[in-house]
Amino acid sequence: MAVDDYEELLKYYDLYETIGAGGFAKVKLARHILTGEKVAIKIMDKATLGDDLPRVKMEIEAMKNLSHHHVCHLYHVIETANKIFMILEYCPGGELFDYIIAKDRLMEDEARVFFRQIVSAVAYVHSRGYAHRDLKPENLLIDEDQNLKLIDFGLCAKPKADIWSMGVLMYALLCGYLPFDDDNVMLLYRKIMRGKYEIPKWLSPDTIILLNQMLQVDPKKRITIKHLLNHQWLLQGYKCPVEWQSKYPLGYIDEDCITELSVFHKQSKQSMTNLVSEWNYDQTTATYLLLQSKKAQGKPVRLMRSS
Ligand SMILES: O=C(Nc1ccc2c(c1)CNCC2)c1ccc(F)cc1
Repeated sequence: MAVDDYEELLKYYDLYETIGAGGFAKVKLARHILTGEKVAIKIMDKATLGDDLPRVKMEIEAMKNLSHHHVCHLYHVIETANKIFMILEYCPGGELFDYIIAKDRLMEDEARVFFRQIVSAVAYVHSRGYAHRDLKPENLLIDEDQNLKLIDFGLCAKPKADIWSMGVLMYALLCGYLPFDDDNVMLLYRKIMRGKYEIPKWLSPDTIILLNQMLQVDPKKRITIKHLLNHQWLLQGYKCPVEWQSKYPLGYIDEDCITELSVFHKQSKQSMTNLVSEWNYDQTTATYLLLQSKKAQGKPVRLMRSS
């Protein structure tokens, strides 16, 4: 009998169309039945993953340790004989990459809103002891409130190597193309190591200073994330440094969500709290986190009663 890899998934989610297809993953839109919330399900085939399987395991472990309003949330992981399913936060605005292309390039004020969110996410990820190491416009998604969510922690590791990438990101936001580019990889590498890049006429003096501080070839000369948080360029029009602490820290248990779960499952609040606090990234974790997301969106903290 053919093992049905989707059996477990379809108990909890209604699957809709494919909304993204990356290197070794397909992303489908879905709805979590109990909360009614939309989610994105990243589907990977273990056979085709091959040597990339450790990357996926690394991404899953990293995302279990990250809970931040500018980092895409992982709700649930289902592994079957042939598949790995990662149930993730839904980001209908698509990739920042497409957003920049559509607008050709962003004005400084709009770029600053996005870049403050990127610095917030990266400062948080570093505070948790991780470096993303693959920061690019394709890995920053836009949610329904035009906020950025960082995805794809497949290359993340312990050392810190993200500041230079943020310089490239900021250049891409403001120019609509990359500071270092070449079809020939060796020539590209030489350009990067030389560290010289074109300064278009529309960039302000403050912008040029900040780009220069992030794109320093020598890592020792590069600005640190700590100094980025209250850098003059990021403060313009804001007067307050970038806030990087999470709005809902890991392990936080919301009383209203526990109450709804305990009523629904006819369990005591204490046993429900104990079960959620195991953070198994199973159906219980997904239902709890999606209830918490509903509350944060001002929606009722209610589960669907079978009519
Ligand atoms: O939500 C995601 N993508 C998404 C959702 C909806 C739409 C798009 C992407 C792009 N076209 C418009 C509709 C998404 C979320 C997490 C992830 F890792 C990968 C993709």
